[in-house]
Amino acid sequence: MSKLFRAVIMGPPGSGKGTISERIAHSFGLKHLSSGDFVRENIAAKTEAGVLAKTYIKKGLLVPDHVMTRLLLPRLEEMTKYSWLLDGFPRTLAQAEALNSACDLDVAINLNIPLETLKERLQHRWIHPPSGRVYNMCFNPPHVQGKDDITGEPLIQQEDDRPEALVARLRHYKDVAKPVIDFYKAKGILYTFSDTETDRIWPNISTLLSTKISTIQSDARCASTH
Ligand SMILES: Nc1ncnc2c1ncn2[C@@H]1O[C@H](COP(=O)(O)OP(=O)(O)OP(=O)(O)O)[C@@H](O)[C@H]1O
Ligand SMILES: Nc1nc2c(ncn2[C@H]2C[C@H](O)[C@@H](COP(=O)(O)OP(=O)(O)O)O2)c(=O)[nH]1
Repeated sequence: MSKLFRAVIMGPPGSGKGTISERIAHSFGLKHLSSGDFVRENIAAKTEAGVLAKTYIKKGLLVPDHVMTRLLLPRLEEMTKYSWLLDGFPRTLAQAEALNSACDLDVAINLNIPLETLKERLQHRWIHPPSGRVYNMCFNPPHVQGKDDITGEPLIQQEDDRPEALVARLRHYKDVAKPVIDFYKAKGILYTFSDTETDRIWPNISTLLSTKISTIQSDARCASTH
């Protein structure tokens, strides 16, 4: 049985986490776990964590660490038999330490994208809230403008994707992300990718994961033959 592969992907709003996570899940057969999707599911199900989370999201704030960790860690326990990529968690050092006590990670992917690029992308980002599917009028437009490709339901633009909201979000992101980046750098598993185009970053991420995943599988084969 080959060893499982676990990774997280981090980056500021609009950096391409969701876009790249879908490509990784498709190319490497990893489960794409999105903290945003888990939050939306809990809000829709009106769970205690969901009701609490909604009050923070409405103010454009991050959900408090203890709520987010309580919401997320049980979902990871359902995934003990799968290789996965976690998108959108951890976002703080407390979350990274909570995750570290629950499982070992093989890779932490960090997207370093210029502010102007983020602003440009988010101005054209449209989402289908029930599914979390993401579109961009310049990069991956829907077949029918304003409509989700799968359900035909209306797409919306997120309030806090507006340029004036973005600067504050990015400043907050930088403050809370740096300790997480340093945490994974100290563990020797941080890989940072800087560019303005996902299509240029993707081959480098794909090469890294191909190398890492085949190394893990060959180590597991060696271990099983000894
Ligand atoms: N790890 C987390 N810690 C705290 N809050 C979170 C976390 N993940 C998601 N959330 C909350 O859920 C909301 C929705 O998450 P989601 O990742 O879909 O949106 P987002 O943060 O706007 O993502 P993006 O980086 O694509 O802009 C976030 O705005 C945040 O309030
Ligand atoms: N123009 C352009 N747009 C891109 C590129 N990569 C992703 N996008 C789009 C998709 C989204 O509408 C938006 C942000 O991407 P995302 O995957 O939602 O980012 P994230 O917020 O999950 O980190 O930008 C890209 O390389 N070029």
